[in-house]
Amino acid sequence: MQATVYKSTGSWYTVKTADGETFQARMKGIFKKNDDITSTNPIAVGDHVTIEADDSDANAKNAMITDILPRTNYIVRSSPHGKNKKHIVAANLDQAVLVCTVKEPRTSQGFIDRFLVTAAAYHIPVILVFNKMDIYKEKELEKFEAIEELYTNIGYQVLLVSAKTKEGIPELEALLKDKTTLMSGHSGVGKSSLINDLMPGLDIKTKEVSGWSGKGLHTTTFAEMHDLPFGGSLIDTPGVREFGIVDIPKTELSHYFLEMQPFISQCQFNNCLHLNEPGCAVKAAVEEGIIDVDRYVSYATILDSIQEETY
Ligand SMILES: Nc1nc2c(ncn2[C@@H]2O[C@H](COP(=O)(O)OP(=O)(O)OP(=O)(O)O)[C@@H](O)[C@H]2O)c(=O)[nH]1
Ligand SMILES: [Zn+2]
Repeated sequence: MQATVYKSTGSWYTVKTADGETFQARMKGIFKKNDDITSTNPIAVGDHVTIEADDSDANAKNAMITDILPRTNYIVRSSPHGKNKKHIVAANLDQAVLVCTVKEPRTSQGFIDRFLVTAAAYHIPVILVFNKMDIYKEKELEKFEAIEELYTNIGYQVLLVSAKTKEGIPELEALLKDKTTLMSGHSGVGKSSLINDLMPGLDIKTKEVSGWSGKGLHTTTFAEMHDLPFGGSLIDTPGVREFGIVDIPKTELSHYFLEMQPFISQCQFNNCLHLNEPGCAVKAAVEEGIIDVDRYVSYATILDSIQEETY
């Protein structure tokens, strides 16, 4: 029988079949599939698996996971259990939503760009959702025009919403319909509030942003998939603050800044890092204002954080 992993809490997995039947499942022995990466978790939320029902306990709906089907993609972050280990956050995604806020708490452009790079490296389209639009005064709204223009021109979808007033929620629903979407964002940006709007009745706990740090408190601990009432599913990730940039050599980074792509082949050196090399077409595009300078700063910052010795 085939099923999809909805939740993983260590050695137990909540899986659901296409008929909507839910089982608590465990892995049958240790099997190593998908071993192109060293991960601390062999099965992740979103994985498609084959299961065998385990009838030994008549009071429980238990099953054994016997195989994992190949993944179309997955997203990882570095594992807290070791520098070279990775934790698979979710698999088989159609798209990712990054929930951002300009204040309370502030999502930096560096954080957004880092997320976009990681998603691009895993071939996952991203929708940038700016939440808490109700807290801005008329004058502050101008900056959203610039943000919208910047990312829309690159090719990303940008949506301005408010979980509180429900502004933009129907548009968000339309983008999520019939897709498997990973929802991510800093703690406190309102992911739980948005999920409650999208899935009335689920009632995910939200916590007040603590006054002292302005950061939200972590209320979610495990990644979990939810079926959307209008079709599709949403994967909620536990306070994932940052996806590490993994397995991206320095010379490849610019490929994941989508607006740099057309210029890369025009650089004088084919291994150009677009820093101080002569004849760099990317830098020329920045100087001409074709590539946004803040995006270029994000590029240089991320480039600097990639460990040279790894490659
Ligand atoms: N004004 C306003 N406040 C909001 C909005 N959305 C969420 N909040 C508030 O922001 C705080 C954090 O919201 P949560 O939904 O718990 O945030 P979260 O992203 O799920 O946080 P974690 O569970 O820590 O990852 C709560 O006090 C919410 O009431 C919004 O659209 N407008
Ligand atoms: Zn260059």
